[in-house]
Amino acid sequence: MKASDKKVVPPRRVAVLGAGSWGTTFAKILADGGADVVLWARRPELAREITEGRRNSDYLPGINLPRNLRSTSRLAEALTGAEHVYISIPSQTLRDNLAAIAPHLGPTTVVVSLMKGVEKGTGLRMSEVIAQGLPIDESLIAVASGPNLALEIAKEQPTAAVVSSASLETAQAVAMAATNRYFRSFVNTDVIGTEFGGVLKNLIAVAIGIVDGVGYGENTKASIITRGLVEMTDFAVAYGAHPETLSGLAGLGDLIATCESSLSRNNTAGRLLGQGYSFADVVKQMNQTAEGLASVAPILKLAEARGVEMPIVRQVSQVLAGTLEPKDIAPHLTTDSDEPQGERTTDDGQTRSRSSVWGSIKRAFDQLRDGGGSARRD
Ligand SMILES: NC(=O)C1=CN([C@@H]2O[C@H](COP(=O)(O)OP(=O)(O)OC[C@H]3O[C@@H](n4cnc5c(N)ncnc54)[C@H](OP(=O)(O)O)[C@@H]3O)[C@@H](O)[C@H]2O)C=CC1
Ligand SMILES: O=C(CO)COP(=O)(O)O
Repeated sequence: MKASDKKVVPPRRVAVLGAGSWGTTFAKILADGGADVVLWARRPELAREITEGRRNSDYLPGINLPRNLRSTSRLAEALTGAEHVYISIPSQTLRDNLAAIAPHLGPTTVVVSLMKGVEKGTGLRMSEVIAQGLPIDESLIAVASGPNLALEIAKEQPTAAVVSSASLETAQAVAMAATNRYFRSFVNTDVIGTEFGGVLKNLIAVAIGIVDGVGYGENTKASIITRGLVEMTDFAVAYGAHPETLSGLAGLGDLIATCESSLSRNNTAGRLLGQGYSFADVVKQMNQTAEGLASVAPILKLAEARGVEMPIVRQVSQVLAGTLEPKDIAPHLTTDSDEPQGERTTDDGQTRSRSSVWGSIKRAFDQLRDGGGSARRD
C-alpha cells in the first residue's frame, strides 16, 4: 500500500501543554474540531478555573471554553493516552520541559510545536529542539504557524494556518484535528520555511512597533514590511526553505497580521521601545511572551553564518542594545554593507535584495578576474 493510500484519521484524545493565550486558544480550536482535549496549566488554580469555570481569565478574558476541554496541572495526567501533544510555552523553556514530557509519550504520539522562536544558545528551531529532546522519529514531529492572533481566534473570527511535517501523513492528521468552522489548516512539508516564517515575522513586527512608537507613518511601515519579507525570504531560503512558503500564510500572512495588530506582543514591545522605554523596562512591562526579543541575537548569528544581509533585524538589535536611537531607525534605507540598495526580481521569479544580487555579480566578476571560468548566472 502506498503512503498516500493510507487513511488519515484525526486523533480522539489530545493534550495541549501551556495554558497561556495561544495554548488555551489552540485547545479550544481542537475541542471545537471534535477532539477530547486536556490542557496542561502549570498553576493548579488556573487549571481549576479552566475546568470548573470554563474560563481562562488571565489570558483570554471573556471567552467561554468548550465542554470537551478540561485542564490539569499534572503533566502525566495530560499526556497519558494523548495521541497528539501540542506544545505552546515560551521557546526558551522548551528544552527543560521536554525532559519531563519524554517519559509519558507513546510510541506513535505526534508532537506539534505551536511556538515561534529559536533557542538562544543554539539557534535551533523548535522542531529541532524537540527532535533532540524527545526519543521520537522526525516523521512524528509537526509545526503549526500562520496569521493566528490568539484573541481573535478565541472569539471565533475565521482564519487559517499551515501545518508542516516531514511526513505529509502526520501533517494531514494534525490539520484534520486543527480544522473547524472558524479555523482551517493547510498542509505542507516545508518545516524549515514554515517555522522560520513565524520566527522572522516577529522581528519585523518589533521594527514596525518601533517606528509606530516614534510616530512615523504608513510609508515607513509599508517599506519595512515589504523589505522585511525580502529579508525573511533570503534568510529562510539560505537555510533550505522553499521561497513560496514565505509568501504564504506562514510568511506574508503572519507578517501582515502581526505588523498590523496592537494585539501582537512583539509589535507592542517595539512600540514601547519607540516611545523611549529601555529594553529592560519593556521586558518588565510585558506580562506575556514576546518571542522576537529573544530571537534577534541568534537569528543575526545564523544570518552571518550564511552571509545573509538583515539590515532591519540588525537595526532592531541596535535599538534593543540602546546603541541606536529609535527615531534614527530606517533599516529599509540601509544595507549591512555599502553595496547598492534596492531590489529586483531575479529570473527565477524570486525577489532578492539587490545587495545579495550584487554579491553574486561581484563573485562572478571575481571568478573571471581570477581565471575561474565563465560567469554563471545565479
Ligand atoms: N498568542 C498568540 O497569539 C500566539 C502565540 N504563538 C506562540 O506560542 C508560544 C506561547 O505563546 P503564548 O501562549 O502567547 O504565551 P503566553 O505568555 O500567553 O503564555 C505562556 C504560557 O507558558 C507558560 N510558561 C511560562 N514559563 C514556563 C516554563 N518555564 N515552563 C512551562 N511553562 C511555562 C505560562 O504559564 P504561567 O501562566 O503559569 O506563567 C503560560 O501558560 C510562543 O512561542 C508564541 O510565539 C503562536 C501563535 C499565536
Ligand atoms: O504569532 C502571532 C500571530 O500569528 C502572535 O504574535 P505575537 O506573539 O507578537 O503576539
